[in-house]
Amino acid sequence: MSLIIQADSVSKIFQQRKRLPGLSGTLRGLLKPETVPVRAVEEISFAIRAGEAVGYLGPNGAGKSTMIKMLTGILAPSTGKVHVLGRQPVEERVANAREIGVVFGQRSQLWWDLPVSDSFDLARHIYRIDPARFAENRAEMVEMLALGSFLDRPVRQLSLGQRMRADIAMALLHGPKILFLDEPTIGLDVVAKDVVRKFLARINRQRGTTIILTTHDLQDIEEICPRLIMVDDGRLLFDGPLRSLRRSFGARRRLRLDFYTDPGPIWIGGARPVGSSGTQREFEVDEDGRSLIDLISALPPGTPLRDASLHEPGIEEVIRTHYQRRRA
Ligand SMILES: Nc1ncnc2c1ncn2[C@@H]1O[C@H](COP(=O)(O)OP(=O)(O)OP(=O)(O)O)[C@@H](O)[C@H]1O
Repeated sequence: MSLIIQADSVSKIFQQRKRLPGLSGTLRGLLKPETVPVRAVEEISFAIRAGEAVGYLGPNGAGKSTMIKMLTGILAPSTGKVHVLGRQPVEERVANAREIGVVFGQRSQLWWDLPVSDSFDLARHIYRIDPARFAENRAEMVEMLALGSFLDRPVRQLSLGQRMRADIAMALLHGPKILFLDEPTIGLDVVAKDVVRKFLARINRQRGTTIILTTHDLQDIEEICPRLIMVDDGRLLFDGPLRSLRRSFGARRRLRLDFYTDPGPIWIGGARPVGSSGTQREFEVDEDGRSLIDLISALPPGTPLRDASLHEPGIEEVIRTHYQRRRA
C-alpha cells in the first residue's frame, strides 16, 4: 500500500493575544495588543498508508484540530511539511479538496435552512461531480446511513444524530480517497454513535477509504481504527496499534482482594498497595508472569480472604493514568 499522508516534523505556532488583568489591562490590551506564542503542534511526524483507519486522540487543547486543519489545507504549518496524496494541501487547496472529505463534528457543512437533498445537490455543483457518479454515491449513502426519512427536511429540524449522518454522507458524495473527521461522535447518544462507528468501519473496509479521525472517545478508536496516534501538549506520545498501548505505557495489572473482616495492613511481595476501603484492598502487580494463586499464597496464613481477582488495566485507565502522571 502506498503512503497517502505524510507529516514531517510539523509544528504550528499561533500568536495568541495576551490577556492583562483588570479593566485597565483590558483597555491597554485593546490599545496596544501584546501576543504570546502558543505551540499547538510540536515536531510531529507520521506516515499513513492508503486504506488505513487512524484515530488521533488527545485531551482538550492537545493540537488535534490544528493537525486536521493542516492536513486539509485550512492552515499552513509554521515549520515542517505536510503531504496529502503527494500535494502540500495549503498550496493546492482546490485539488486537495477534490480528493478528500472533511467532517467537523461541531460545525455542519450543510445549509441550515435547506432540505438535506438540496445541500447534496449544491455539493454536486461545487465539486463538479459527474451526474451518474453522484446518483450512484447518493443512493449508496442514503441506503447505508438510512437518510431516506429526512432527506426533504431542513437541516435545522434534524436531530444531532441525523445531522451528523447527513454531514458524513455529504463529505463522501464526490468519492474522496481520504475522509477526515474531527470529533464525529461528539454529543451523540449511544445509538447514534454506534450507527456512525459501524458506517465508518464499513466504508473503510468496503471502499478502502482512508480514515483519520480525532476523538476523545476511545470506543471510536476501538471500533473503527486499528491504529492510534496519541498527542498531548502538541507532542506525539504514541503511534501504533491500540493493543500495544498498554505495554508501551508500562501499565500494570491490578490485584483486588476482599476479606470477611478488616485484615489491617497487608503486604505482598512484588505488589504495591494502591487502594484500601473497608474490607477491600487493591495492589499493582509488578511482574506480568505472576498468577493469582501465586499472589494470594503470599498472604499470611489465616488471613480471612473472601474473594480475589486479577485485572488487566482498561485502555481508558492506562491513558488517564498517563495524562495524570504527565501533568503532575
Ligand atoms: N486560531 C488559533 N489562534 C490561536 N490559538 C489557537 C488557534 N487554534 C488553536 N489554538 C490553540 O492551540 C492549541 C491546540 O488547539 P486545538 O484546537 O488544535 O486542540 P484540540 O486537541 O483539537 O482540542 P479540543 O479537543 O479541545 O478541540 C490550544 O492551546 C488552542 O488554544
